[in-house]
Amino acid sequence: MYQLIKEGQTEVYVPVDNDPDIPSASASVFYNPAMEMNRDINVAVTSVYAKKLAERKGFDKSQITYADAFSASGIRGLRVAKEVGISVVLNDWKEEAVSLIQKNIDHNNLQNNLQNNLQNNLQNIDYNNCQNNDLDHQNTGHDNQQSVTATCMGADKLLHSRKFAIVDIDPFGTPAPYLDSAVSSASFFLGVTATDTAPLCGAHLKSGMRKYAAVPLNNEFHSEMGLRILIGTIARAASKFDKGIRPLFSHATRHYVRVYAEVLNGAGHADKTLKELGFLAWCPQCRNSETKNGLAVFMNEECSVCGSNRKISGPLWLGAFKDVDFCNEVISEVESLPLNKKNDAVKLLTACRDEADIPFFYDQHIFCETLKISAPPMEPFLENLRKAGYVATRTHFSGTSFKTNAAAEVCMEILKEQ
Ligand SMILES: C[S@@+](CC[C@H](N)C(=O)[O-])C[C@H]1O[C@@H](n2cnc3c(N)ncnc32)[C@H](O)[C@@H]1O
Ligand SMILES: [Zn+2]
Repeated sequence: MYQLIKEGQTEVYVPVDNDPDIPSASASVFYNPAMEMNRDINVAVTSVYAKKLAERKGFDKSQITYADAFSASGIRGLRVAKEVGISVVLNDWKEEAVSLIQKNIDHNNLQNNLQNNLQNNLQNIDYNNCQNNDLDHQNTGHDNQQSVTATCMGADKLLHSRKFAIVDIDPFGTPAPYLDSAVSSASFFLGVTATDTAPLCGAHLKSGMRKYAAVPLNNEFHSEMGLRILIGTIARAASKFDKGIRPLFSHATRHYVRVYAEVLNGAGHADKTLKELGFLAWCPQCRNSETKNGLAVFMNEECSVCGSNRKISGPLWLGAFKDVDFCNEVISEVESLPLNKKNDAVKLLTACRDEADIPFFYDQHIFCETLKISAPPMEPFLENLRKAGYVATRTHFSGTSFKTNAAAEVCMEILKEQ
């Protein structure tokens, strides 16, 4: 039994067995309405990036290929096909999902004009010749004609077999096992979702260490920790293929983390990207922290401010996780599109754009608890930090968090004077 739902300009059949309150991996075909804003933003991000890429490379938009490697009902990739107009491969390893995807392709009049059979063609691919192709036009985007195709195979098989301009991975839980194939396949751009926030954020420490080969820290800024651990892992995966990454927009929202990054080809870019990785030493007593770039660093365990034992975490991404100009373009795109979650999307994008590129945030309430004072309004407090000569902004992570280059003691002094 299916019901027809509409997101953006795209109608899609989803199973009625999906309980909107309990999105379940065991549903016959997965659909989570709570991810609509994520998909709205994905449409806008992809649209902005595809326009830039088409202009830069002299491509017709239909020549830009997009892999929705974990497609389920197809909603994510179908929205990209219909609302952005680029060529899309929708893949899921579950046959039931692929039948539904096919039904949804037909419903949206996105039938594949080329009548190609990707699965047969895959067997003929010369892997060695694929390796350095900038943009591989296998089976999609011929003759300036948009192509929308459904395939049924493991995501790794699809992504190791061919290159796409844009690769999107949206698996259940952790994306870690698929990062190698995703970055090796992506010629220009990568979108990654992670819903395993407990391992990423240090709540399930050992699982986080196994999945991400990094040590996360579970404290008040665990959401930013998760985001930076994930970007760091993507960067290390990319470097294996002599690729670098440049995050253009990333966010941690409720139960998931999402990263959009440009993929930069070449060992030089990979080396430069690795320089953005490093470690954090954080003092749970006075809440000061220190970061050090590099993959082999020494950090003193003793806090130089209060002498307590610091906690060390990493390797993680210490660089910027968004680009202000790109965020501005995506905000304009979101505003111009008929999207149900437009207001939430603009709010998130704006908060992310305006957040200082400083790892990591402080939580105002924790300082206030220590000082035994009630929390003052955030804006005047940040203004006082700025008047004292520091950078100070809100963050997208939570309403009580802020970013500044001021030491913890300085923040406390200013809070006491409020
Ligand atoms: C979280 S759902 C995808 C949701 C979808 N992108 C959306 O926005 O609605 C994950 C999907 O990936 C499929 N899947 C899980 N592991 C896979 C694998 N290794 N290869 C291909 N598909 C896989 C599942 O069958 C499921 O349909
Ligand atoms: Zn300390």
